[in-house]
Amino acid sequence: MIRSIETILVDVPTIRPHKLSVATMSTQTLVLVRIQCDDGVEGWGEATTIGGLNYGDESPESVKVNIDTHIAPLMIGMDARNVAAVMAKLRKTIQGNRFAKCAIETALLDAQARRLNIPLSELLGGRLRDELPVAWTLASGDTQKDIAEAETMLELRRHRIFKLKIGLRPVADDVAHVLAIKKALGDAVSVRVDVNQAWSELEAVNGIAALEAGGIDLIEQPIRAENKTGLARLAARFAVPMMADEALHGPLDALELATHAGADVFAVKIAQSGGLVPAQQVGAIAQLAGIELYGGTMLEGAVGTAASAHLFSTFSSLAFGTELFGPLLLTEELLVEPLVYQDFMLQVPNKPGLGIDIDRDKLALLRRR
Ligand SMILES: O=C(O)C[C@H]1C=CC(=O)O1
Ligand SMILES: [Mn+2]
Repeated sequence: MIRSIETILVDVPTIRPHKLSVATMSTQTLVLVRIQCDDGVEGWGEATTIGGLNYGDESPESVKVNIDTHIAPLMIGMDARNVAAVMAKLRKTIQGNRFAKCAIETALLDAQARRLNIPLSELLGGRLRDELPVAWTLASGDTQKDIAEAETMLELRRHRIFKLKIGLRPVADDVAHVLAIKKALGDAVSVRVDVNQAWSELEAVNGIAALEAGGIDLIEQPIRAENKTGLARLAARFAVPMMADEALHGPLDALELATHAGADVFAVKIAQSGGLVPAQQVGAIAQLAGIELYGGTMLEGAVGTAASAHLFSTFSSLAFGTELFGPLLLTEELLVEPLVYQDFMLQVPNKPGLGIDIDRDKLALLRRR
């Protein structure tokens, strides 16, 4: 039986300012959900977002209030072992709130997998890989700093895929910034861009032509999410792949994009999708439609990152790797044993449930009061 649901906000400074076209982050607010069951098992989930309401339509505070006030009371007393029944009830009675639903579903699945003594990946059909390639995002806002940072990551053998955040400056300046980094890093590394919807379709045509000519490997959400036909036009026009991110809020968007050849690659995010199960459906739709997959992040901490890793380990193909580096952007470690990043890969935890243990003392110290 589900006994209690607690939503915890944790403000953690980032290792450097992280500049996106929609926000500059110097702190990340982790939104953690803890579900306790009367058989003594507990599960953890995460509903972290980026930049308050700058990125998505749920803020850390709104997630907490909505879970505490409207979602938790529906769940108390339900059978914790029947995750599908709990989620069916929430999906029927609660509109929207994809991040909150993701955190709840993750916590229930974590608890159930612990109960069954299996890694969460095995509850999702089973893993096909034990480690995932991890991109790093260069977003200091300064070309030379970004190059130095990338070189450090290559030396550490931590990342060899780099995603550049652009869209804040004029298109020509952004293109010059990206191509300078690509030139400095050479052909052995993959350089990609994420415009976070900042360009008009015309700006995108010009910008992407130059980026494609300069050897950039992937263009993420260049134009407004609502302009799905525009993204389809760009995908048809250019050889460099177009990836849908903000345009992809779960299985129905995936179906629409797949039906209209709206993207070459999907950035699958568990919170944007509304949970691990709908995110798995997004993956299945992509696979059936011949669309490639990339494992995305909302810059979650270890809980959301581990949950995402379990899901992405089950995808039959993951052609563009992942960007599950969220915990590495934070100045504080919240796990007893950190996630393992080595040889350009994140190791998918293989202990029961999410396979991680929260450092309770650290959490007590850092949580918002
Ligand atoms: O993909 C996004 O738009 C959000 C996020 C992922 C990596 C990063 O630096 O920001
Ligand atoms: Mn993105």
